[in-house]
Amino acid sequence: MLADGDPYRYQSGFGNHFSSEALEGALPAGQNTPQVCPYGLYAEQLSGTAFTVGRSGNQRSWLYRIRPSTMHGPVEPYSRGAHGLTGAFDARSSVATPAQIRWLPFPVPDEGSGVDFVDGMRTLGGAGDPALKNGMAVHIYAAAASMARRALSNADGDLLIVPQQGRLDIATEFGPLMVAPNEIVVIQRGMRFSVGLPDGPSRGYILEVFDGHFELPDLGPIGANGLANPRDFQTPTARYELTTTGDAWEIVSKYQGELFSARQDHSPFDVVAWHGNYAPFKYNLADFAVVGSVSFDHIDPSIFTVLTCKSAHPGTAVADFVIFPPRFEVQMHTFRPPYFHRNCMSEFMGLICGEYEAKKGGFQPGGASLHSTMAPHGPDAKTVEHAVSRALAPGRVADGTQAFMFESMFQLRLTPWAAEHTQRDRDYYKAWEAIPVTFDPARK
Ligand SMILES: O=C(O)Cc1cc(O)ccc1O
Ligand SMILES: [Fe+2]
Repeated sequence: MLADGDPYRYQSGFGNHFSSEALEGALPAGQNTPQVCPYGLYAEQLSGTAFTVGRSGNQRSWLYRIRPSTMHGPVEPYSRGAHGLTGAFDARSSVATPAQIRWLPFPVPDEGSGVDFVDGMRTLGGAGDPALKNGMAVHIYAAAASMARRALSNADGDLLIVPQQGRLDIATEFGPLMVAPNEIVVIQRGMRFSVGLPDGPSRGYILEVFDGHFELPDLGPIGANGLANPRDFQTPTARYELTTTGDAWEIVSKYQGELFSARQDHSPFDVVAWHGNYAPFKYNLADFAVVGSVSFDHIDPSIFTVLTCKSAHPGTAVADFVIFPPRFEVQMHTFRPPYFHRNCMSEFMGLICGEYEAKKGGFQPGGASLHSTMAPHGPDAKTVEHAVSRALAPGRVADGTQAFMFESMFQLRLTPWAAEHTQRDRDYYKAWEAIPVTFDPARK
């Protein structure tokens, strides 16, 4: 039985202390753990940080639910056997390569294949080890079926999901979210969620951080506004399913990169009310207020940071989520495309739609590239040719396009699946082969 009301009502704001009731009065007044909760609900805390983390960084929510989340059968190995996920990135699980890497679009399974979000997730690469809360991973998902009475809970890290094809209709313990391509959703550690695919075959990218949480970047001299504005983030409102018929549900847990299954006879989405600041959220990339150079020179892409997961090193991210949105470009006497670059950080890129400003062909929606630490990269030969010969009138760049980058302080290793994938573009190095030598000591 579903509670009444519009399923997709959101609360606005980033990092707020939210509260939401699907039944009026379901949140206890004045305390978190009354002897008996309103409506006979059970109180359960979900901690996103250690109890003792300072107030400014502490994250937790209180969930008031029909049954505690403890009520499930034995935890067993994953019921469907093999899966495509990797936890710790070491020499046994993954390969190291300093080469520039590119993949053509990852194939999407056919309608009728039955592959859901869990079975369609594949790890491309990463660094570190979730057991040590140190590192990150990049996954793609390619799926065709909705998760049917299955929920996933990830103990390893927070997931930032970037749909590229098809909407995601996500049930969570905090309420439902509908997430379309050009939007992103963050589902933090420990939250049970189930992904429906209303548009059939679907594909996208996932950034997982093994420690910390995503936050808005500081704005420094930009001031109090701009880039991703806090009010544009949307967190769901409570909605519950009361199971009366003894449904068969499977709770899939990702723990240290392994999957496990537990059965239960009721929906995990039985939270009638919740309050707190540890909750999933979505964000529309079209809401990003782009800032850039209005005089000359190419500004570093950190100016396009949507969210960052900070490390202990000031200014150095476990991972930044950066976008390359449509905008005006007006710089004079400037080589306008992304510059040639070797970076102490690793740059994983994907394309949601359109054509990325540094590549004319080869980098396609649903494909990806990886320039890990110090891998030389930059505009391809055709982009260079155009950039040095064009008239520099003010104009638009990237209309109809959305590329993004997961930029990380870690050196990424590739899973064998990613390294040996048939979609790996073995000729990627040729993107720069035809750049002409124009050096002439007699010309200035
Ligand atoms: O295309 C890339 O690799 C990302 C990138 C974009 C940019 O505008 C400047 C530097 C950079 O690495
Ligand atoms: Fe770069």
